[in-house]
Amino acid sequence: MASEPLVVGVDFGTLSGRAVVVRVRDGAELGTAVHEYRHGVLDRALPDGRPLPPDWALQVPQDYVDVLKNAVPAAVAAAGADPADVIGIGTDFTACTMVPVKADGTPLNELPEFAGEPHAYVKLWKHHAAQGQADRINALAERRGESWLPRYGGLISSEWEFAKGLQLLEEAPAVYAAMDHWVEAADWIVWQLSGTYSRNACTAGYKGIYQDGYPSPEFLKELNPDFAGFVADKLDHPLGRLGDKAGTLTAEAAAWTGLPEGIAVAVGNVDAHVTAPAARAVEPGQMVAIMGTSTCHVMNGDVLREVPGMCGVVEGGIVPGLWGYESGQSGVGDIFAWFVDHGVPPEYHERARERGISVHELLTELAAEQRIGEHGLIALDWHSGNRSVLVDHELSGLVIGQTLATRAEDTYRALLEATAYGTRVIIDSYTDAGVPVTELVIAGGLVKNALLMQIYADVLDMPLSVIGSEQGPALGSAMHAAVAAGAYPDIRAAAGAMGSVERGVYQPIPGNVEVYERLFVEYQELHDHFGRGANEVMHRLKALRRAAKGEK
Ligand SMILES: Nc1ncnc2c1ncn2[C@@H]1O[C@H](COP(=O)(O)OP(=O)(O)O)[C@@H](O)[C@H]1O
Ligand SMILES: O=C(CO)[C@@H](O)[C@@H](O)COP(=O)(O)O
Repeated sequence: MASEPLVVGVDFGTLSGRAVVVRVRDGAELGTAVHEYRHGVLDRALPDGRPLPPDWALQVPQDYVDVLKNAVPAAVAAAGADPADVIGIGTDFTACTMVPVKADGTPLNELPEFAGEPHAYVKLWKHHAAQGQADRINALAERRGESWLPRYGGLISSEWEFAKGLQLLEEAPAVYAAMDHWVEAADWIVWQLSGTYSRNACTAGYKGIYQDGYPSPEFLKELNPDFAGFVADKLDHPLGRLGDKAGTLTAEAAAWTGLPEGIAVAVGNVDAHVTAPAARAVEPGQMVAIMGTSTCHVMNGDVLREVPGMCGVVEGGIVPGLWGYESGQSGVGDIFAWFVDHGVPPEYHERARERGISVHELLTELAAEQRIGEHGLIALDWHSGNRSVLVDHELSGLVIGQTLATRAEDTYRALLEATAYGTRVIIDSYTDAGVPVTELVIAGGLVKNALLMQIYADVLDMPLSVIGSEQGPALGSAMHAAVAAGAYPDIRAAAGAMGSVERGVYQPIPGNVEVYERLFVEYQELHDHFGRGANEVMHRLKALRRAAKGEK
């Protein structure tokens, strides 16, 4: 292979990290490799067996470094590339995955005195145990009329930096006191690569409530007097713009990755947001849905509007010069996986095994044989709470319409449909707020499920475009590496040369659209009934569960 400049992108997902080697000239993906996190998600117990309460989700930072040590060299080898041709590395992470660290970046769980302390571990994005703190943040912000609240659709999520930080303070004051920085894993990994702590503007804006400044010390003091210094003491740090160079690869990280010391390391970024340029969706109205464990919806706009229940709007949050909007569904593939693991009888598993396909594929095949509405079910997709538009992680899942004739494929199909209705609620909220969605581009692992895609096209009554890459986030990260290395002047230019999309791959089918329109009306009724206060049964059940388990 003739020598050409290459870049490496690394996508840190919920369960694994994926590296891809990309040609700078045209975005060709030459080699890729995945490394599963050894500890996965700690949602039941710490590595030493100490049990965790419900709604907790922790990780072990060393697992991220193992991705650098394993997936990066494996991707370079798979590409048959000469590491000397690599001019930069870029990374993206799940967002608001938070690492408590000492001043030198050492995670607190690596200190012997905190090894058995849950709060010293990484709080993964889907750690949902800070809902109480989020509720207090929201109530106080509303009462004080905080100007930043509408930028987050009127509600701050329990997934975010302030709710998780306040939980840390209130439940483990000693850990909070020992922590020098409360760091996004997106920035921690860049710190490991470059030796420099650079806080990326994307997570600071969306997850760290940074809008022309952070929430004031007075606000924080009212939440909890000991929280007054949270921003100044634990959070605040110079911001790095997306596509900037955070620093250069250290000798240690060069040894881990096999890449040349001194190459550009891009400022950290978020899995969802880097995917927009990878899908060439950098113009206003082009929404990208990154569908996997969860779904993130990101879109640029040329106007600032307050969209109810959005995760946030940040200037330059996706590409410089435009308002970047984000919404999301906390559970999508996760819900399908839960059903496969806990709701599907053994004979289906057996059949799938015999045929050498996954249970997802088997259920999808069976569900595809049905006419719309045939299963007689409607589900609410809140098994992991609701991130948009209700922003409430105390909500839970529901399937209505079950009878003795209901089969696993019926419920599976109802769950697929429920997530499509959830997306429709989000898209409608943008349109109603004056930021219309003109195109939906699908990225992420779920794109492979053609039935799911057709359901989305029909429920949304919208053609679906599909990203040209199977590793959208990793490609997007590689593009940011190319910009950081100076190969392109900005991310738009890199998107034009290196991104790819196939337009109109799934078209709505008029007869289907009509039936789904009727079913969506039913979904919306259930959505508002259980989600907007008419019936608080989901909250009461969670409270009962907590009481039964002897928790606060
Ligand atoms: N054929 C399928 N149909 C629907 N969902 C699937 C299928 N295969 C896997 N999944 C779900 O996809 C999710 C993984 O998506 P992926 O994009 O690979 O991961 P991540 O979001 O962690 O990057 C899992 O939650 C899994 O349950
Ligand atoms: O929260 C965000 C983006 O803001 C995501 O990082 C989070 O939903 C995780 O996404 P995945 O489902 O792991 O791809």
